[in-house]
Amino acid sequence: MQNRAERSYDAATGSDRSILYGASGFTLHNAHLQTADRINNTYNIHGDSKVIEVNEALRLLGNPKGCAWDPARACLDGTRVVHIEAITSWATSLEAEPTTSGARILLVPGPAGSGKSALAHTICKELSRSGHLVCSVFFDHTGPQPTAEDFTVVLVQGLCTVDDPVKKAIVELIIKNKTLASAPASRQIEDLVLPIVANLPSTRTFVVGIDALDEQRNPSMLKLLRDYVPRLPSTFRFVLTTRPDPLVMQYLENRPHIISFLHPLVGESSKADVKTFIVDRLSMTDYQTAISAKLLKAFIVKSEGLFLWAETVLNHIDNTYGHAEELADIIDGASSDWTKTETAAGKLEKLYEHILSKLRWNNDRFVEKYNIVIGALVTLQEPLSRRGLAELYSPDGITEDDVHGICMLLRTLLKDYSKDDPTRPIHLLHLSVQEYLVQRAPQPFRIDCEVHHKSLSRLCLLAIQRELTPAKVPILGYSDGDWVWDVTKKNRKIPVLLRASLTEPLWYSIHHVNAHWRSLREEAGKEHTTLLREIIVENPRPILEAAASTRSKVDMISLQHKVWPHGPPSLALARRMAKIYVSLGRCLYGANRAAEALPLLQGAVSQYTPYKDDNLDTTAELQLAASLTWLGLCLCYLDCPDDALPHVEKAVTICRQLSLTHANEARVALAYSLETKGHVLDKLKRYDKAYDIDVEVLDLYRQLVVAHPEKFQHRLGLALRNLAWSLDACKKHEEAVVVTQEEVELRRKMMERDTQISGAGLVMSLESQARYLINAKRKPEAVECSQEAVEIWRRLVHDNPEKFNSGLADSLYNMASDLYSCDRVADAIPFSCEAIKIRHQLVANNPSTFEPDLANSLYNHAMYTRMAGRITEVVGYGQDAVEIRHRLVHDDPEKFNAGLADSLHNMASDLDECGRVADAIPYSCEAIQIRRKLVANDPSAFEPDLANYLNNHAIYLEGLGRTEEALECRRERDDIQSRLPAQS
Ligand SMILES: Nc1ncnc2c1ncn2[C@@H]1O[C@H](COP(=O)(O)OP(=O)(O)OP(=O)(O)O)[C@@H](O)[C@H]1O
Repeated sequence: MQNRAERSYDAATGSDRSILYGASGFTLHNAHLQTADRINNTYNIHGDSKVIEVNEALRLLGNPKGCAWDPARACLDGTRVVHIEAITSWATSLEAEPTTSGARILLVPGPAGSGKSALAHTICKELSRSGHLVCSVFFDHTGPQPTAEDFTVVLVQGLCTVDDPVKKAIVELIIKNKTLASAPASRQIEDLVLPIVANLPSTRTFVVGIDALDEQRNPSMLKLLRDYVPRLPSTFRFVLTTRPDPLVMQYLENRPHIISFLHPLVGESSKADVKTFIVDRLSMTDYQTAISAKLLKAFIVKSEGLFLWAETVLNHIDNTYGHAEELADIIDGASSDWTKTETAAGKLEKLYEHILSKLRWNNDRFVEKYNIVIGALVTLQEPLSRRGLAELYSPDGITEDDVHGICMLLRTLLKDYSKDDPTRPIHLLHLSVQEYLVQRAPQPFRIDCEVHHKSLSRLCLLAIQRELTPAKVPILGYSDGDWVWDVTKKNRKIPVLLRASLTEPLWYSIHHVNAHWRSLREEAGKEHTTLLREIIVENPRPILEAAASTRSKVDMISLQHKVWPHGPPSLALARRMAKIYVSLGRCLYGANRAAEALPLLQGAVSQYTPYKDDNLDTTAELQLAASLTWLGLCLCYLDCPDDALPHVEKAVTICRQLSLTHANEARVALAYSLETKGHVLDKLKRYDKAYDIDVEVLDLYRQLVVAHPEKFQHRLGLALRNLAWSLDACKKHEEAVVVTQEEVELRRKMMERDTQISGAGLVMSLESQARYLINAKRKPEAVECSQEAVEIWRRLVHDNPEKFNSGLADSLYNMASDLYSCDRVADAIPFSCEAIKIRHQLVANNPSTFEPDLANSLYNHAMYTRMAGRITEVVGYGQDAVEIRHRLVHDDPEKFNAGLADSLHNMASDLDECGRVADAIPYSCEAIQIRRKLVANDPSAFEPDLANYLNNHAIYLEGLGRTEEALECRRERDDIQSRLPAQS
């Protein structure tokens, strides 16, 4: 029996040993082998002639191509893990959904190049191994493309492998009617598949994999999937990957037997998979080390999670000259090799063109809406939802349906477009799509961005005009009022406007109107400039307030220039604008946003330029002086005292002039402009001059306070503080103490009179006093002042920790330092500890602001514990300070290098002290290295310390027996010392 069976096998399968001879495209290699065993039994039952008939019948079915999964095209291990798991468990689960009775399709739509085929090959591979796959078909096959009939043939062939009764039933049907073997697909389902489904076991699922359905242009395949699949039993599972082509989606979406797969294949969630892929590919190259971590990160970000782009870039740089440089150029959009090469950007663009070419370019309505909607999508500065886009375009008659219609047709070139959620932002698939459409696509696909910038700049202005009103945005008007010219009034607070509190088009318009205007090459038309004039010139307050509140940047001045052809504004309008600019400038300055305040204050001053030779009235002159003063102050804050000085001097001149004729009105303005001049001179280190000014200011405020104590006492306090500061800077420390004492007393009285005053003013004057007392060598008194300051801060923190915690930490830090300078190091430690604790909390919320303070605290604390003899604790604090300062130096070496060098130097010394001299060496080396750099820029400031560092380093080296090196260090030290003046 055995021999006979074997002989029969040879005869039946022919020389290629395939059971399903003539069906070589069939996908189930494992199933072939399994079926071969079973065929032995069949032959025993039917005899040789029957076997030949069976094979003849099966041969009639043919040999479709493009139906085999390919392990070389499968996903890289470790990618698409979630997708594979979700799909295979759905496909193999026997659980039937209660809502449908027949077979179901899992529809996995994904945009172009997102890795659908890779996923399809992987799924088929996995399910073939587990014995669930019946057949597969890949419509993107490079040879002759499979047809619907090819699909039904492989389905029938696959069913033949399930078991012998099924095969027998199928064969009998073919033998009975041979035309069925080449019948249309629907008939094959009807007459070959459906009749045998009752014979199929119900203990497993039968999975069919279909990929690239969108490449199948004949609707007969779509009809099969739509109309015949539900008639198959529920054990059938179809996994279908496709681009969301309009035709495919029209047939399949929203059918009860079709389930949409929810995991996206591009975008944020795919970046990790693309990263794995990139890293794997680079690991096989000999240039991998040339790709820095930063470049790799930029590459991954730029991929936007799109496999095809990443793969095309990798292929391109593999074959280029200067791999890393070319990659950097591609990322920066600066590689002409990339854009001009057929196999690089050209490959992607061919695909985009192929997709676009399938759309309805003869239909004028489509072309018109394509231009508007896709034109908008490629020109927008940030994505909008279809609802937002329709609202923005409502003046041009565009509806949500228009946007939706076009997006549905172009879904393949969008990133995860949501059919159901009109509020989800619409993203183009990838930047390469935008670049193609704007720069290289042929007509009629090409988009002219200039046209769309023009539309969008107009539409943004219309949205602002329509929606930026006090009725719709109630916070508007917060900067309004005459407070702006009154220096004794506090700057108004800027209320925060969150994105959710504005409509999408309004938010967008406030943020991006500028960019659209900037992108216009030609001059805008009359409609545009009229709108711009109304919003930017005639009433700029709402847009400026909204910009400040949403933290967006509106470049008013350059926008104004766009309407200058109408000539400069009248004096009345100029004054109105200047007032608005100064009010917003002050608000921004008060919110520590001086960089944003600056252009407004410059704009305010320049409003008066056309009228500089006219005789302005007193009020206008005073307002100009105030504008100049604020501008000077702002420049001074931004570390540009040289630029500030001329403005402030101009203000002082105007005020002095006016005070001759209008003493009362001009005195306050004069005091304020002089006060600002004092700040500027201090910043310029011209302390003597600043002192003279501060004396004059104090005198003016003393006069002013007589008539209006309530109004001017705070400014009088500030005048005292400024004067004390200048005195201290002029090394007149005792005098500084006296002046600051007057301020302290004034502040105490103010608090007695008005219990609403918080004590924040007093605490600052106490802290200044403590500093001047230290400088005057009156250290114990300084400690008393600091002590009082700490107590006041504690009270303030009790009421409002968020606001005052950082002040308390500073005060504790100073207190510790004062105690240390009084040789009370043990008393200093608890204060220092408390400061560190608070600063750690502050750093957790806002590292960039508070890390430098924390590093200072840790650095000092290490010093205190060292002085207290607690040497084992020291290293930990020192180490923390070094770590933070390393981070700070990374971002701003100029500012933090000296501090890092000190920290490293102390760390080395502490390690040496702990008997860890070998550990000290690298710290000491790094400290010396940084010092050398600092010395190169400023030898006189840094050479003494370098000599000191070298001295210590020599001691460490000697401790390790490295005498030669120690000698070398000492030689360099001596060399430096011989150059230094005697006292150093
Ligand atoms: N998970 C993955 N692991 C490794 N390579 C992948 C993966 N996914 C995609 N690729 C590679 O990225 C490229 C694009 O993938 P694929 O052809 O599968 O995309 P697609 O969505 O089917 O494209 P199209 O829309 O053109 O049909 C292919 O060369 C593929 O090998």
